[in-house]
Amino acid sequence: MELDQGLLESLPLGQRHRLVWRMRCDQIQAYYDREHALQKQYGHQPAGTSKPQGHHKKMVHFPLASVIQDAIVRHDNKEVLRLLKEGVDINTPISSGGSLLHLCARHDNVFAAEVLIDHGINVNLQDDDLWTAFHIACACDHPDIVLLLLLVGINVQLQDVNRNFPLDYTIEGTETSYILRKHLEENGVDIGSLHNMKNQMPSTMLSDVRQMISSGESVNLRNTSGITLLHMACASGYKEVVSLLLEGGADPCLTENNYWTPLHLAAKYGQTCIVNQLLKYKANPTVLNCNQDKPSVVIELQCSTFDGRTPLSVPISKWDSLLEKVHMFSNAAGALTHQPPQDSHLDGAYSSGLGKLEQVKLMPPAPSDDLASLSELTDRSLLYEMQKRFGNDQIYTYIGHILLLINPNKDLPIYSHLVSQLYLSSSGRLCSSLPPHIFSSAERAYHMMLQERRPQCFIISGESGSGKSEACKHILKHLSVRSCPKGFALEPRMKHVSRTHSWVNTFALEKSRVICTPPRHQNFNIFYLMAEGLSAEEKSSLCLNNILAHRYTHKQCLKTPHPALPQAGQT
Ligand SMILES: Nc1ncnc2c1ncn2[C@@H]1O[C@H](COP(=O)(O)OP(=O)(O)OP(=O)(O)O)[C@@H](O)[C@H]1O
Repeated sequence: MELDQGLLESLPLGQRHRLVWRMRCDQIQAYYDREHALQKQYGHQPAGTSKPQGHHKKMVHFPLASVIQDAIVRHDNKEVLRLLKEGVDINTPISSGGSLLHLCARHDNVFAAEVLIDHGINVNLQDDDLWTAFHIACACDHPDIVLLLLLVGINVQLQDVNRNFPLDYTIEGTETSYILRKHLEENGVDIGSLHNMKNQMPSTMLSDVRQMISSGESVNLRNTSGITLLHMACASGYKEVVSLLLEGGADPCLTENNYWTPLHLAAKYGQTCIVNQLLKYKANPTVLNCNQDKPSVVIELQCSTFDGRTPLSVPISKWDSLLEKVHMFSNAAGALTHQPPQDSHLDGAYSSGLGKLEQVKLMPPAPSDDLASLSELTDRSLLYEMQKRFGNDQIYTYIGHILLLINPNKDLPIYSHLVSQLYLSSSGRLCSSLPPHIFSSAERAYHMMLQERRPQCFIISGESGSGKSEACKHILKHLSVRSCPKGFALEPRMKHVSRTHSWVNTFALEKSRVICTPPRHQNFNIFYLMAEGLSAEEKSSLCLNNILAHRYTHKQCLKTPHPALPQAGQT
């Protein structure tokens, strides 16, 4: 998989990590395939490599601690169980300083969370930003994890680095918020008293600083990390303490050991009033921290909105991850103006239109992406999952290698050139970091064609109006991108694709369908659309004054009106 560097850089950090991770997997796979082919060809180790004695296969070994993290993210719960049996340490820390439970909360892996809790994982462990797994489950709105953690007695009153309680991260009106508020109510926790608790720390610090100043102590003392009281008060948003320190002679330009000034920290944690206070006291806005960022750059990051709301103070380390949860990537547009525009018609796929922004909104991967992996497989559970997914615009779902589509009957921003590029893969295997998509099936067919060296066929089934023709278009659209991933020089190939497209249409518009409609199915959409849309004169000129009275259109006794024509049954 190749991605344009500009495009890559324009994506949020989390998304970037995933893509880079995927590219790395592809590289490893390509390396493995090459080795395999060489071995097959020569029947021995490739030239220049000597086989270590006693070893038959070259294997790349990853630490089990990393493998279990990967298994949790992929919801590969069998693998989680196997690794735990092999003795993986459940207290393995993850990169944020959190635990495997934090990872489960982030990726909504309830099963793994339950298993880890059974194995005795510390449910109240706080990561580098003092977030518990419960903070994460609340911020990501994962009600099942929230419920599980409440049942095992999580401490709901732990505050993170910004003194926020998990409740502060829930969105009012969501199931998570309801569950947590109900729990607090049933346990006699007054939400007002939680807010009072939030204010306790600044008042304690305020009185300590007052005492220091009155006893003549320096307010510029640093700890071993070079952090001053002003750094702490700025990061925490203690406005009154910051004022007192500045009035008491605190130096706003002192840097801690990583060259962060109090101004950087105020910016990082979104403390806008404190930024103003510091600037009045001549804080230097041009100092670079260890990441070579000025405070203004840090504040730009902070000023973006999270899920359309003005954010609470969310540590930057959580920021990308949360943003990613909401939109896998949304503002990639800046770097994408050189890409062909999104369109729903094949014929326009290589029209110019440069400068048009690509709007993309893919849902993050979820456990229900593959119904075959659900623990309970009944009609009821399947329909429930499908309905839930449809409500979230997750119109595609896998059942193993079969792709299910529910026609959304509205345009979704999931078919752009960029999305097609994301689904390009060097192996054709389903990518666990991307949600189910028709592009993924197209990609798989392409690779099967290469592997098996024979034509592949898609069986697209569904009743009239269910979206078969659209699905064909999307498949061809992806194959056209596949033919030239960079999005130019498409024209000659598109001619070929268009020819194929007409063939597909010929097949899909098989004439026998007009007279042999399967029982309880309706005829072609177009008849019903004509019935609704043609003027009286047009109908009369076509001798179709009452289209629905014709045998081909009226013989089906359907209980539900045709989706393309809500009133069809009554006409
Ligand atoms: N993936 C989709 N996204 C948005 N709208 C869709 C999608 N698929 C189908 N539709 C909508 O549903 C309408 C009917 O879809 P389509 O023509 O593909 O159905 P069909 O199964 O081929 O029907 P028929 O068998 O009658 O030809 C389309 O015109 C489009 O408006």
